[in-house]
Amino acid sequence: MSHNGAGVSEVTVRVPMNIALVKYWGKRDEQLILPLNDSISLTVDKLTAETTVRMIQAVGENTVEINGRRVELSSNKRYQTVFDEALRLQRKRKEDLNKNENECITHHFEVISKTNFPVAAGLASSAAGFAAIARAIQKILNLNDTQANRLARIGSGSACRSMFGGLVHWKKGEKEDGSDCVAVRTESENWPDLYCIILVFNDERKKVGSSEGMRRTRETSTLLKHRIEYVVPERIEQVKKAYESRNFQDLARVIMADSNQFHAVCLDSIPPIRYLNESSWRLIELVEKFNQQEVKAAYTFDAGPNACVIVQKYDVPAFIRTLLQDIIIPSEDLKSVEEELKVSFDCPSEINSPILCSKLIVSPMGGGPADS
Ligand SMILES: Nc1ncnc2c1ncn2[C@@H]1O[C@H](COP(=O)(O)OP(=O)(O)OP(=O)(O)O)[C@@H](O)[C@H]1O
Ligand SMILES: C[C@@](O)(CCOP(=O)(O)OP(=O)(O)O)CC(=O)O
Repeated sequence: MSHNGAGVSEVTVRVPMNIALVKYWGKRDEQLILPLNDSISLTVDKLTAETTVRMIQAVGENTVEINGRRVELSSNKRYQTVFDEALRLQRKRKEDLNKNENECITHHFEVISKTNFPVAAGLASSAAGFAAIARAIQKILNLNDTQANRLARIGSGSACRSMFGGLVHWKKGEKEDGSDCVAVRTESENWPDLYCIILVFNDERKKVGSSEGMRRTRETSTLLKHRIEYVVPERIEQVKKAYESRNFQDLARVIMADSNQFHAVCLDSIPPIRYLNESSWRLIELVEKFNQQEVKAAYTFDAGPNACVIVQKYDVPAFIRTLLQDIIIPSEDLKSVEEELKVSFDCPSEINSPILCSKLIVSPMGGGPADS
């Protein structure tokens, strides 16, 4: 961390996104971002937000810049909530230390973040982004992990899971003030052989954002109630057990089942929410084929069509080879052929389309944040 004489503290951190193996979907409190169910995740170490936070002791405007673009803070209140909470924690600490500073010191924040993956495409950019802000503020203000967790969570729920490496369990908690709603690193040693292959099929902003989608599901889905009560608690335990005992097959089965159920509750909402597209389904079929003899890969999808396939390190080349058999036609070319068929031949596009993938990333998992 650097300080300068003019009351500026500055920290830069690099924090990875995370992928839930058992998904968070639905809030019991929208303001505090308290979830309806526990979730469990691993970080995707190559997809990161590198963020510099400056806390400046002067009157001024808070600013956030992501990938060179200024964020309009009036249309996204979550940053302000995070900054206000940070200042509240700072005041509290001073009170606890009995520092009765009579003068009212004002501060503001400047955030500059760079991500190496598309923002708002269902690739958990908000998770990496808010976790990075929280982590940097934690270092500036010397906060404990619970306080930093809360900061990340009120920015974006899933962000609190990006604060650690290893297998991370976000507990929904019971209390109304959210004090028992925290993400913790489980006791299991990290499993460094787990890799993920991210396939970006569409990097446009999703039509139904997570907040709106969760609200709709909570208000209308009957399947969600069943999921929260009877399915998730058992799956959390199954994931922990499979991870601890390095049982890939058991782990993979739970991951796929939970991704499927998450998308099923989205479809069970009114109006229904559809995040998967044709390419996502082709990928699911491909993984099923790859797993025919033995379960060696697990797909999982967040709130978008892009896939995350988890495999063990030694299966990465075989899985990529299988993928390449299907990724033949670049998406632009396929689109124009389909269009040509429709327009020139009045023939609806019946192409047995290969997987259309604009980006393929292979990444180790579970490494957690890095401070610089
Ligand atoms: N690096 C970053 N730093 C700070 N905020 C970020 C960063 N990247 C993304 N965000 C915030 O997150 C928002 C995108 O969040 P959103 O929940 O819509 O998408 P997502 O995180 O890709 O998907 P999901 O949360 O459903 O997995 C952006 O509009 C921006 O406000
Ligand atoms: C499908 C998910 O990725 C949903 C993530 O939702 P967010 O954490 O983005 O939602 P907010 O709390 O409203 O910011 C599943 C998951 O990551 O567990």
